Amino acid sequence: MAKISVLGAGSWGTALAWLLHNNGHDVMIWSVMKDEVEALDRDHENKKKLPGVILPQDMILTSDLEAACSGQDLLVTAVASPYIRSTAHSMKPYVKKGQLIVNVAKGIEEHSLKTLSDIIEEEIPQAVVTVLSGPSHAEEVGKGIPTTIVAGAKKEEVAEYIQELFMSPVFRVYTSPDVLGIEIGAALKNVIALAAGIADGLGYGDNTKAALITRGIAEISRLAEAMGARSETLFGLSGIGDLVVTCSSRHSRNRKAGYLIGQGRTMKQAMDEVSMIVEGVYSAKAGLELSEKYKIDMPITLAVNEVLFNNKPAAEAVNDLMLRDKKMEIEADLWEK
Ligand SMILES: NC(=O)C1=CN([C@@H]2O[C@H](COP(=O)(O)OP(=O)(O)OC[C@H]3O[C@@H](n4cnc5c(N)ncnc54)[C@H](O)[C@@H]3O)[C@@H](O)[C@H]2O)C=CC1
Ligand SMILES: O=C(CO)COP(=O)(O)O
Repeated sequence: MAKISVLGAGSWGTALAWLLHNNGHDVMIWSVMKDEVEALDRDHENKKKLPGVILPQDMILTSDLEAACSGQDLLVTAVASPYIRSTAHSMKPYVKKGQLIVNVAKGIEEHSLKTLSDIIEEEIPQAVVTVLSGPSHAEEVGKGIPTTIVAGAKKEEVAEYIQELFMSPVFRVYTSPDVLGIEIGAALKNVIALAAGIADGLGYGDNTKAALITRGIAEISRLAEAMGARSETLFGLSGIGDLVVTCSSRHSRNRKAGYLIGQGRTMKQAMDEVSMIVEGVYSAKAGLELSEKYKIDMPITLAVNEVLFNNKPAAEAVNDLMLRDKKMEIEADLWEK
């Protein structure tokens, strides 16, 4: 049994706390939001964000960060990505040397273009930072529906320790040394999911969805490879796996926000209506900045940025994507001469 604190009490933090408790660990949940902690303490259920998943009566819920960070075997960062830096900054004084942290949030910081594990390492240099990501909606994990995910760490034994802590008969964890690839796939699939939602909202069909998924993973993997990640990672759980689930699931916040935009809502209206974090809105700008920095063509990411931030009508963005210059699907020169 390990002592684990989950930092962030949104739908994902709640589902992971439930899973880790079921695995026999001693789990505490921390949130900066006092009302969130009070509601969890009262109801032992996150009625707002993950109804139906009942937390044990003896689970400690706290807004005391020192209590949450001290003496634990593992800290799980599950706050929305825009708050990862401020949360890590606040954690620093309470984190011991060599403390293991697993980040489960998905995003890339605008302007600095840092991954979330880079940010945590920068803010808490004494910690050992790992990631856990893949196609894993909280609503399904919280019902014990079979799910697979990948634990990324620089050292194999560290990844194996994370695997051991989270693995259960319904939660299968793979290991990988490609932390960068895992994080790029996790963050940028949300941008493509917005596009898939927009296409659904416009009334387009399965052909369009398949095109966005296939060409979406092509542009994400081009970028990830240019940044030094392994292309296999983008064709794995934290790439195509997460992209498929996010583009097609009724649970997806990013797809739903895109759907509402496709139906004519503004970005702000869509985000308010979803009422949980829509990470793709934050990662879209970072994705575009990365594509410019590494000189990688990312037409879907560009189109999403134009719809979100430049008021381009969604139907016009799709039309422009369809009318781009003619291209080959693969670059290999295999033509018969
Ligand atoms: N919901 C899901 O199925 C999954 C979510 N994720 C990722 O996990 C992260 C969290 O997602 P959700 O739990 O769905 O989001 P959510 O919107 O349900 O909850 C976000 C949580 O962030 C915390 N938070 C909000 N403002 C904060 C602040 N100023 N400072 C510190 N903490 C603050 C709160 O505890 C809040 O409940 C995101 O990066 C998401 O992409 C990853 C896999 C699955
Ligand atoms: O990353 C997630 C599932 O793996 C959750 O994000 P969405 O809710 O946008 O799908």
